[in-house]
Amino acid sequence: MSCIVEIALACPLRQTFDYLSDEPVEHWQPGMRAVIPFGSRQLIGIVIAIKPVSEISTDKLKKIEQQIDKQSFLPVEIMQLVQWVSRYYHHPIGECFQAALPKKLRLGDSDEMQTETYWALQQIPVNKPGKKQQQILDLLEDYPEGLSEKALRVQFGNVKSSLTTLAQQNVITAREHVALPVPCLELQQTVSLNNEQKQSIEKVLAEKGQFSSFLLHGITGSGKTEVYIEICREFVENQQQVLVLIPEIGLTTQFVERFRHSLAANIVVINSSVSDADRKQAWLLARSGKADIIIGTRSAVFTPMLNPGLMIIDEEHDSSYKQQDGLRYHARNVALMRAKTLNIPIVLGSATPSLETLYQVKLKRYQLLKLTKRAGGATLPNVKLIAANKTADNNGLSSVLINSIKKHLQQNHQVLLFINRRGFAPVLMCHECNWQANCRSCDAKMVVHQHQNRLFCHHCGLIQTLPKKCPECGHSELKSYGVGTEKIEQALTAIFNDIPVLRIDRDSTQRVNAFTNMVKQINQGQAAILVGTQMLAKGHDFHDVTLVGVVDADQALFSADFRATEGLAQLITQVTGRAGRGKKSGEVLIQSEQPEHPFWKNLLQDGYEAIAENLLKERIQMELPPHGFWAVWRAEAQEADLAMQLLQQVAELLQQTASPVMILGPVPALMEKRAGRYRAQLLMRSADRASLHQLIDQHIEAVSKLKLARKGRWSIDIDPTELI
Ligand SMILES: Nc1ncnc2c1ncn2[C@@H]1O[C@H](COP(=O)(O)OP(=O)(O)OP(=O)(O)O)[C@@H](O)[C@H]1O
Ligand SMILES: [Zn+2]
Repeated sequence: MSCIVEIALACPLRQTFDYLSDEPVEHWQPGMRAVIPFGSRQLIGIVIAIKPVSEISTDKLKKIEQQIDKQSFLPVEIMQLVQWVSRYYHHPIGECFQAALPKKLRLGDSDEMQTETYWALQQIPVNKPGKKQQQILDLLEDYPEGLSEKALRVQFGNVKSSLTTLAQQNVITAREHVALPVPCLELQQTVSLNNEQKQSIEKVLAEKGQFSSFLLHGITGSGKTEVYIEICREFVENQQQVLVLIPEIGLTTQFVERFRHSLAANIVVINSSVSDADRKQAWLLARSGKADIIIGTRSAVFTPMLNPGLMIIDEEHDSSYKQQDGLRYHARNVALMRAKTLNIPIVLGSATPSLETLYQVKLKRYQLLKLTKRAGGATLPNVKLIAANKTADNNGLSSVLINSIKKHLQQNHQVLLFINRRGFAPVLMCHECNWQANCRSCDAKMVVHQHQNRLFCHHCGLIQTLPKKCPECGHSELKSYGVGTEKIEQALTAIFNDIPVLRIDRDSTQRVNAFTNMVKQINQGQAAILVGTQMLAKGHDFHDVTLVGVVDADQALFSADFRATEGLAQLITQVTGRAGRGKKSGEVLIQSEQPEHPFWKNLLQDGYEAIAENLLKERIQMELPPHGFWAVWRAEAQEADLAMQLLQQVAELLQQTASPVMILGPVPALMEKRAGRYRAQLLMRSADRASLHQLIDQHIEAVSKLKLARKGRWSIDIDPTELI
């Protein structure tokens, strides 16, 4: 008996599709994958439901070509989560599944786990084994389940011939076993935790087995990672899995290594540096319950777990948790929703919590855990503001800063200079006619990249060769203004020519392992100068950095984005937190052209918490997020004004319904033209969540049918983190 199967497909239509199947009803389950014809293409879809009848007459339905999974593939919990995400973010269901699955599984790969040969002891050797053989045997004694050849190779190098010999003598035997991550064979001793750390751990563990959300607010270097590790230990011992989310930057290696060296557990990693095959295996290990700890970036929030026990979100304020295109979800929010459904605790950790999270603490929805001291006896660095003058200074470096760098290097310490712009200089100008290098596709300037002898647009990626003379008047004196990491690198290399200068930004870390190798070099602890962007500012634990310099810190103070001050306060606090984390005390110098700006006094005297408190009050007064519930319709089009006209029509549609939701705009985006498209947005604000979603639901279908909607692109962004 055939049946009707409702399927979600990766296509921008906000609907599911019915197909006919020759398989009997009982062979199908929601969450399985199937190959189906769609137009002239073949697609892979996810089964949403099995139905006795379809609204479409049976002779019009197409047949499923192939059932990929014979058993359940996506657990019910993930099915429900993705469906919730689709409803909440008003995003097509098929595309939501796309976001939730690793690439190989999305493309129809089998969901069998990879296996490997594992070796285990069989009997005591009769002949005296060779040295390497003995080492292998000694190690295998500690692993009655066996170890994979890969794990043995990591430890002893080439082991093939030793294994063959031992196997021939029946001393060891081989068996196929699911490929688990290579265990760490040399676990570190645990540190003795301080009282604040202990209390935080106890409070979280007290809520085991039920939903409860925590903010672990610990100043930089206070030992939050250690707290996560000790909490994880308890869950792992109880055979419960932990999902740990981390931001999308080069942090992973250091963070994962600390977990690996502290816990005898199967730890898998899901992020963009992991190969597709390993990602799939990690996902399957998590689904099967064999992975104890899953560490991953944003999309890892969708990883299925057989025995979920806890979720952790490190650096919860980090903007990379929010996807800014396609399915615009916020991994922190999805994780919170998931923890609630699973009825498990969730810990959000940060030295600079987002205003959203602080607001929830204020409303007593999250328990606050505080770490107020640096761990291991380290102290917070001494922070000083120095007045900088662009024209007088040496390539953006004031003499105070240079002298201080000298002093720290002489003591064989490391110096970290933070500048939030990659490239050489942000402006190229003609002295004669005032021509400036602008991007032809964006309302933005081209940035000079001297290493590559090119101009880059950081918004659309446009690349041009660096002109030798002015394209406008032909004059040959083109000058660059402002500073970027390359210029600082150049200036420092000239001054300190015997000291290595490591530039760490997106350009210098493109090659695989480039970043990891630089981190290794830094950890060797020789005198060095590190020049870098945000990549360097967050989360790292470099023990030999004693001076942090912030160059050109002011830009954000004059931004029209209402979140700019919050972002700046977080960034400065994070970057200053990189100094003096080890035994040596630290110092921070911040160069500002606006040292009188009240922001600095507020941040440096009163600290992040005070500034966050003020900002939150301001936001509440001005009715800005996190106060109230927000959504933004965004539109863009090649034709000027089209995006504005489209959103005007959307506004008119929305206004047809009597609703408490406020409609604001449309207005052109702050950078109106980007990548050749003109952009605009329309804001919605509501005192309650339900009215907001209702209004969107009522009209989204009609919006997608607007004529103009087909000419341009549009999207809806729930809980936007970028307004204007
Ligand atoms: N109880 C402790 N005793 C001694 N050392 C500790 C203790 N707890 C943590 N540490 C060490 O202190 C350093 C800082 O800890 P960690 O990196 O966990 O801080 P953090 O709070 O995550 O910092 P950030 O937010 O700045 O990234 C690490 O080198 C860590 O090993
Ligand atoms: Zn551009």
